[in-house]
Amino acid sequence: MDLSSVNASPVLADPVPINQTILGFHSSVFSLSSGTSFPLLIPKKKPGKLDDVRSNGWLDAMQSSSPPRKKMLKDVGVELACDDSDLVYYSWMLKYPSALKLFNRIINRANKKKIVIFLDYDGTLSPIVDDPNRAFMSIDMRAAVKGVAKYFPTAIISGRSRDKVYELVGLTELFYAGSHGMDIMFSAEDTMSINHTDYIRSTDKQGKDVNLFQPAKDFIPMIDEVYRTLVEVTKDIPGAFIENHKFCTSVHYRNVDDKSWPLIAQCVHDVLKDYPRLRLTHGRKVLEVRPVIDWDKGKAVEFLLESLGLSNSDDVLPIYIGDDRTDEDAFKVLREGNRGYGILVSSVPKESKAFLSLRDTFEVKDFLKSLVTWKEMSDADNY
Ligand SMILES: O=P(O)(O)OC[C@H]1O[C@H](O[C@H]2O[C@H](CO)[C@@H](O)[C@H](O)[C@H]2O)[C@H](O)[C@@H](O)[C@@H]1O
Repeated sequence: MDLSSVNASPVLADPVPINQTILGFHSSVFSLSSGTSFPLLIPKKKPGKLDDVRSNGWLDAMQSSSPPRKKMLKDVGVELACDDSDLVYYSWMLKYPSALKLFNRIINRANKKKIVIFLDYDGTLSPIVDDPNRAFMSIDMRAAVKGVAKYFPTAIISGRSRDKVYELVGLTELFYAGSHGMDIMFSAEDTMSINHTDYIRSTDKQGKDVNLFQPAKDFIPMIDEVYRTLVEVTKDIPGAFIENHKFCTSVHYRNVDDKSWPLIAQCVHDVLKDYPRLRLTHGRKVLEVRPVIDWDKGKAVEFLLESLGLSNSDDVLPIYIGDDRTDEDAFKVLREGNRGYGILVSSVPKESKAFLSLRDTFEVKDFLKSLVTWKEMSDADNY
């Protein structure tokens, strides 16, 4: 990785002069509520007419974030009988073979290389559930992750806040990147002395010296303001749930009646209209609001490899496992750099930049356990 690109600020040009806005909102559109230490700014405007979100493709993207099976099949151009879903899945696997089936090929390629593991959280380590606060990993999965971390550098890269994903995983031996890689923490002793100006020295919950990399730290007040505005404008939509991840915020519509999807999309659209420095990405029944900066999970993978002195592609085999659209940025980095393996977790056929696939979190756990067994056996052979 070219370190000059790491040192350069990932913040893209600001298209709107800052003096025209209050933290991104035009000053003319607010009423200030009293009684809070940080004024809650609520747009006076009425919600739009739902035309915006139809014409800008948000609604299509929301529907395809969990598409009906027939639509899935059409997307990948499979012409088999639509009710024969297994057959269709196996045809899709010709393009994205199972990482379990190709396990021997993976470890042959790993021969003498240092394996580095990158893991997404939701849908990869924990199954997708209705309540984001109850997305727990199984005891077996935690043991499998702990096992790989014993032998290989292992990082979790999640859309959730770093604190939240640490709370859910609960393992101290990992590296954590929260907010889609916009909040990276690792211990000071693990960091190579690279010429990076943006580290913040801090201490973790155990009082250990750590380095933090937070390329979107200037956006914290803006994200907090947008989070509170989104809570306010969606409060009458049953099932809507907003999460604040510090550097980005999520608008969940999994539990919202699909008749109200246009309404929730329009509410988010109306808020974001006044924040040109924020953008929207789509996840699994979630709208993700994040800063317009040139940073994503792919950049976080490159940054972690570089910071840990593991960017030499001849000696290192990165493996990234993830299930969501935001993981595609990481798959792309590995594919384009002809490095390691991107592994997509999916039980339905979908296009991806990954090379391999696993069907669900159970297969992820089996794959991680296989890596541990292989490592222990090869260490025993070399003893
Ligand atoms: O990058 P990730 O770790 O995969 O985080 C992406 C989003 O994950 C969570 O939402 C998803 O999982 C929830 C629990 O299973 C599910 O209810 C929701 O529909 C999914 O989108 C998390 O709550 C989001 O904030 C993350 O952006």
